[in-house]
Amino acid sequence: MIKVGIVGGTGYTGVELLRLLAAHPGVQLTAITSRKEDGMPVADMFPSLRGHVSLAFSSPDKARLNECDVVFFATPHGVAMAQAPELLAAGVKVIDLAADFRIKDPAMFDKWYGMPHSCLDLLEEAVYGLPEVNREAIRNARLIGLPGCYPTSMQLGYAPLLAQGKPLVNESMLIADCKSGVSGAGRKAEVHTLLAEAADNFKAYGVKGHRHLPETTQGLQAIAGRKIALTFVPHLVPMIRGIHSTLYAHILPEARDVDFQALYERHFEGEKFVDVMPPGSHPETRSVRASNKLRIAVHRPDGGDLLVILVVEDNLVKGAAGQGVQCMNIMFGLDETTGLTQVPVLP
Ligand SMILES: NC(=O)C1=CN([C@@H]2O[C@H](COP(=O)(O)OP(=O)(O)OC[C@H]3O[C@@H](n4cnc5c(N)ncnc54)[C@H](OP(=O)(O)O)[C@@H]3O)[C@@H](O)[C@H]2O)C=CC1
Ligand SMILES: CC(=O)N[C@@H](CCC(=O)OP(=O)(O)O)C(=O)O
Repeated sequence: MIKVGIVGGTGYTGVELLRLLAAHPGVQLTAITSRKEDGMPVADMFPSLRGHVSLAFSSPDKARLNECDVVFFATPHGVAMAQAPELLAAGVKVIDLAADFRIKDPAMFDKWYGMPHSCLDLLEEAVYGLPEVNREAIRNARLIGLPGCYPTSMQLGYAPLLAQGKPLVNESMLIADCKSGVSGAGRKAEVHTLLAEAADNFKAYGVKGHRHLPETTQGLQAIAGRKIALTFVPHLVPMIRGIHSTLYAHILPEARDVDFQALYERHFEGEKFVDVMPPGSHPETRSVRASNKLRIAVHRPDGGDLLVILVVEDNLVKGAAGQGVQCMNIMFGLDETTGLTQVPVLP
């Protein structure tokens, strides 16, 4: 059994990790931290876990994390990079759900996260945890920086277009119009996620610049092997879980005859967590709710030169905790789908 620790067990991605790992046949939950709730049984805070998780929270200093095989950090940015060196030195693998190990350029990290990076050698070593792009590197990694929720949808949505030897679309004018439910903002109390602010309302934010832009640009450029330019506009929508990304790309004249549906189907053939839907589909966020699936539909309105790619995922699962478990399965030589075969929840 893989001994798993979770730092930040009281947040939304932490409790999502608990939900997934409690049903994972190859895992023994060993430590779950909370700075404020030391000693409280996990199931007292989250009754949904009664009968599934018998552990109590422990404060991070008492959690004996170095006795685990792998530790997930479901914490704000900056926490994992302070603790990862000691854990790795003790032979523990680390999977960070925050952004500490996503952006490779330390100056860029400082600019967007407002803090200098404290372990540059580990930043270089860390593997970006997007299995459909980086599977082989993940297999041998001891430190994973998991992608952000929006970046997962944008990178997998654009990957088949950019992974070709020559450009098929105008790669200097990619446009991503993305919407997220409020759980993307975490469980902490903030005015903009109050019911009276977020319900019955719909707004864009971060248009001037959002920290997921440099991360996604870095990822798309790695996929393409060329420079790309992306405009990313996130929106907050009145739902709890889910991301819906509408991605636009202008087809180049020399690619007009490409069968893009077939291109996407080929690219993701055999991928257990990416579903390329039949032509004409409109995927809904609820078709992936609480599951690790990401669904994609490829459209070419009126047969013209604009591609419209629709992508849905659950921000807490494929956008965070599920993707973390997927990486863990790969790192420990398990079937990638172990513990991740949940059918989405309707309605
Ligand atoms: N929500 C989402 O959809 C996604 C989130 N992420 C990223 O995952 C991380 C967690 O997000 P989320 O679960 O939403 O956040 P929450 O705000 O819901 O939870 C944060 C958790 O971190 C703990 N924590 C806070 N500060 C510290 C600290 N200094 N040391 C140890 N533990 C600490 C808190 O526990 P306590 O106060 O009890 O100690 C809490 O359990 C973030 O970095 C986020 O950006 C990534 C993708 C998607
Ligand atoms: C709706 C909402 O607020 N979403 C968050 C992003 C989600 C996320 O957790 O991403 P990171 O891991 O990079 O922080 C935001 O836009 O800041």
